[in-house]
Amino acid sequence: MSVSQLSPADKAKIIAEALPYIQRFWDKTVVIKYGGNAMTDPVLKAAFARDVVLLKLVGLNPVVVHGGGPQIEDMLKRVGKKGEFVQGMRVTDAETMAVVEMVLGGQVNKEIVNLINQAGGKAVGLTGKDGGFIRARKLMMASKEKAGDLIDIGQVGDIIGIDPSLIAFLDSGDFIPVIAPIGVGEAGETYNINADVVAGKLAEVLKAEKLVLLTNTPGVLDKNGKLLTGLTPKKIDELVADGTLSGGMLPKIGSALDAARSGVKAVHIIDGRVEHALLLEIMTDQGVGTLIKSA
Ligand SMILES: Nc1ncnc2c1ncn2[C@@H]1O[C@H](COP(=O)(O)OP(=O)(O)O)[C@@H](O)[C@H]1O
Ligand SMILES: CC(=O)N[C@@H](CCC(=O)OP(=O)(O)O)C(=O)O
Repeated sequence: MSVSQLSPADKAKIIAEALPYIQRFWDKTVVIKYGGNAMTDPVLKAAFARDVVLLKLVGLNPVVVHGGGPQIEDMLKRVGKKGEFVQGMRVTDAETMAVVEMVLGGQVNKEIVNLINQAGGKAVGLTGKDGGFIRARKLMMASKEKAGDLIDIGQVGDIIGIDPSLIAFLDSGDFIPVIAPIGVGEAGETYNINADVVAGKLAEVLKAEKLVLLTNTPGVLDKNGKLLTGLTPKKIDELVADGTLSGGMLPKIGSALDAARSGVKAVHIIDGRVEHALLLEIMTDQGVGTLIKSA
């Protein structure tokens, strides 16, 4: 049944159901990670932007962090390069960094800003270079094959600190921050940071009530492709060890767990391909996906 087929009384009931959620989340920060894989369909993108505006209008402080892995991949292909990943992180040489900054900080960021503004919000696009608010240093990745070995994956950033004041300033106005996962080093150098890592750290620093990671799967799946609705640290360790979690899910789950352990009350990985997934998760008891528990 579509919404237009509902009786006026049923429509009113659905809207009234949101009241306890609006009361609970009023003036609370919700960090939303919008994954590059979830932002493919124009109808879904417009619905996402409307959801973000609605959350802002009913009194929450939504903060959007976006990815753009597939969009970077498309651009790399056009310049004759192929992306390479180590444990879910893109190997980033200087040429790749230039493409990443252009695609994330320019194309993808401004598209989301524009969509939110079209839906009636006031979005402001930022990278970590703005106000120097995401400080990073070069990440050296621990090898899985040889304990103690470190792998150099180029200009990939490890977050040193996030200054929450710029975001708080935007929140306190009517603005909705839209953040591209790019950090800045001490000497002004540019770092590519996985968007899940930025979202997790930001949720922690902003003392967010919720972190919602929108991706292109129903949530975390087990070996048979069945949805795991709740995950403890012990279960996550098992899933990593037996290879059930791989690729982009590795930094995602690591960041989700770090955020949950650092006091973010609810961390969810949900299916961004479901229309209005964000509203369903935050404003109803129909929350779908995987909840990450801290213990
Ligand atoms: N156990 C798992 N459950 C769900 N997805 C998984 C799992 N292991 C690996 N993945 C992969 O992780 C991907 C999501 O991460 P990623 O590609 O980085 O997307 P996003 O753009 O949302 O960050 C899924 O599309 C899937 O291919
Ligand atoms: C270091 C690293 O891997 N950076 C990511 C940043 C974008 C991202 O995280 O995009 P998704 O959320 O769509 O995967 C990259 O270059 O692809």
